[in-house]
Amino acid sequence: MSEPIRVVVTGAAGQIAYSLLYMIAKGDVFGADQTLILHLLDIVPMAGVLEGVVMELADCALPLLRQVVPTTDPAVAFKDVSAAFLVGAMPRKEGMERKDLLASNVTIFKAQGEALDKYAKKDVKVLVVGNPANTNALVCSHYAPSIPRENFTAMTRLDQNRARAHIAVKVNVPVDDVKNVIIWGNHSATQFPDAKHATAKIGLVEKSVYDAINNQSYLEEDFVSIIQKRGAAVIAARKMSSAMSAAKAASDHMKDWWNGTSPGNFVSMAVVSDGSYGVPKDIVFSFPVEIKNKEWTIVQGLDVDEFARSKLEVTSQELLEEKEEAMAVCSQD
Ligand SMILES: NC(=O)c1ccc[n+]([C@@H]2O[C@H](COP(=O)([O-])OP(=O)(O)OC[C@H]3O[C@@H](n4cnc5c(N)ncnc54)[C@H](O)[C@@H]3O)[C@@H](O)[C@H]2O)c1
Ligand SMILES: O=C(O)CC[C@H](O)C(=O)O
Repeated sequence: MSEPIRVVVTGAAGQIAYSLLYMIAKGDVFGADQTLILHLLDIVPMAGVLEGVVMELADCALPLLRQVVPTTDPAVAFKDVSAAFLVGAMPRKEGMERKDLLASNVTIFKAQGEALDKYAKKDVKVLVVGNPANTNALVCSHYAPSIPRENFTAMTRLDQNRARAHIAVKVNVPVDDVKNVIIWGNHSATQFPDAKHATAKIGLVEKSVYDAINNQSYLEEDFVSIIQKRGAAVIAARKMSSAMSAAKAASDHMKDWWNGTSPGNFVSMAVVSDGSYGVPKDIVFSFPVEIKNKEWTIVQGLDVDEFARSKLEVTSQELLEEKEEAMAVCSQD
């Protein structure tokens, strides 16, 4: 067993954290040999609920979990952490526009960026889940200048998982036999779920998903729209936003960041754009990435046709607008 690492989960009294904490604490993310000290951050009115979560974690009797630190103080929460799951933020309710969240949530990520900058390890891996996730990650990185920008990511893994599961049903194979579906852009209804480079193992043969489905208009219209609107469909059905699947996606994202991707497989992560594929620089944009030695690199050289290019432009434009609005809110804060 290695020395324990410190991992913080914010919004620890909320619904995503309720599933995520268990996944982390039992070793799904950092491995079966990695002991953990979990820092749980929430706001003062939730301190009582947080105590209940601490009791339940203890009652799980998990061997890797060496200590739990519940707190409402960011200075305690972010102290010496190696990984940060930034979940705590207001979720969208039915009838609310995603943009309504921006003004209230970005200031949380400004404050947490400042706290990470002061207290976290300089190689901390930060995953932003709270919406608007891409722009919150950008804000967080902006206010943590002593931590490399590469260490700030936002979650589009839930969209990737949704897209992969959808295609697996369509071609009638287990989900594990579908790979390399890409989510480009924002974790919002402008995202571009792209199956052009995806393959599925059908029988014993690895086939292009486009060839297997053989219905271009389906893949460019219905599929794209279903994945773009899946979060809203869950809200309409549950009257609350996705939680179990969001926690699983957060666990998948950090697990791959920590352990790497296998050869020939890529995953989607929203990262600070370096201008790849003509995407504007300095927005947090979801790209296909490969990961080695805890460092991601954007997969280069994929064919982006005119249709895909137009989709990338729409989601880039939304992110540029969000960035402008977020920076204006933060400068008044
Ligand atoms: N990126 C994605 O794929 C994805 C998927 C699902 C949900 N989300 C987003 O994740 C966020 C959390 O969702 P949820 O369902 O867990 O919400 P929730 O309301 O159940 O929990 C949020 C928790 O965050 C806490 N919180 C609020 N401000 C905080 C702060 N400053 N510091 C620490 N904690 C704070 C709240 O008190 C609450 O306990 C929402 O913004 C939601 O839209 C993102
Ligand atoms: O607010 C939304 O549109 C959806 C919430 C969440 O981000 C999801 O994708 O399930």
